[in-house]
Amino acid sequence: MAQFRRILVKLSGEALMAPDGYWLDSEVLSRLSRDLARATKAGFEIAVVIGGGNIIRGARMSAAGWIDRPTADSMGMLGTVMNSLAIETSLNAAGVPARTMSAVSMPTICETYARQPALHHLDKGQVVVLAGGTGNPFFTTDTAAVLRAAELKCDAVLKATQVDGVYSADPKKDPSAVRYERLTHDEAIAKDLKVMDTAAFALARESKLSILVGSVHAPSSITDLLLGKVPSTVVVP
Ligand SMILES: Nc1ncnc2c1ncn2[C@@H]1O[C@H](COP(=O)(O)OP(=O)(O)O)[C@@H](O)[C@H]1O
Ligand SMILES: O=c1ccn([C@@H]2O[C@H](COP(=O)(O)OP(=O)(O)O)[C@@H](O)[C@H]2O)c(=O)[nH]1
Repeated sequence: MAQFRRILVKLSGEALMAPDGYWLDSEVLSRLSRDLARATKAGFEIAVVIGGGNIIRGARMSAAGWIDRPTADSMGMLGTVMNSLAIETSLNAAGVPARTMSAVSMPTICETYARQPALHHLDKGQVVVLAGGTGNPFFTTDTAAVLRAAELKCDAVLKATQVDGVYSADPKKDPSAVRYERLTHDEAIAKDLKVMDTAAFALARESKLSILVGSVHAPSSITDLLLGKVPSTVVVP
C-alpha cells in the first residue's frame, strides 16, 4: 500500500470494545489513535469510518420483532456518531487534529458531512471522522466507507477488522479456510465472501477502489497494514 497516499480506514464498532466486553474502552481508543497518528506521520492522509456494532446492529435488533428496521437502523447510525466522537476526542489527545462530520445532521454536536469541506479538511492534513454511515437505513458502514472513499478521492479503503484477511470461508467457523493474498471484487462477490457486504464490494468495483483487509488487533496494525508489513488481503478492481 506504500504507493497509496489518501486512505479511508474502516474500523468496526467492536474494535473499540474493552477486553471485558464494555462497549467503549479508553485504552483501546488511545492505542488506535496512536496507531493512526503514526500513519499520518508516515505520510498517509486519513479519513475514518467507524461502525456501531459495539452498540446496535439494526438488522439484528429489528429481527426481534418489536421495532422496525428503519428505526433500529437510525439507532445504529446514532451509535456510529457516539463512536466517532470518541475517536475524534482520542485522536486530538494523541496530537492529531481530527473532526467528526456526520451524514445525519446534528449541528449542535458536530459538522454535517459535505464533500467539499471534507476534502478541504483532508487537504489541510486533518483526520476526518465520518459518522452516521450513509445516513440511510438498510446500509452498513462498510458501504459508507466505500462511498466516502470514492467521494473523497481516497486511493484505497483499509478495512481493519477481526481477521487478518479475506479467506475462502469464514475462518472463525471453518479452520480449513485459506487466506487470499489478492482477489478481485468480481471474485469476492461471486464466491459470496462475507467479510464485507455485497453492496460495499459492488460499489468498490464500480468506483475502481482497492480494499485492503487486515487485522486491527496489534498495537500498530493500521500503520503496518498500510506499509505492507503484516499479512492482509487486497481486493482489487
Ligand atoms: N470469507 C471470509 N473471510 C474473512 N472473514 C470472513 C469471511 N466470511 C465471514 N467472515 C467474518 O467477517 C468478519 C468481518 O466482518 P464484519 O463482522 O462485518 O466486520 P466489522 O465488524 O469489522 O465490519 C470476520 O470477523 C469474519 O469472522
Ligand atoms: O449507512 C448506514 C450505516 C449503518 N447503519 C446502521 O448502523 C449499524 C451499525 O453499523 P455497522 O453494522 O456497519 O457497524 P460495524 O459492524 O462496522 O461495527 C448498522 O447495523 C445499521 O443499523 C445504517 O442504518 N446505515
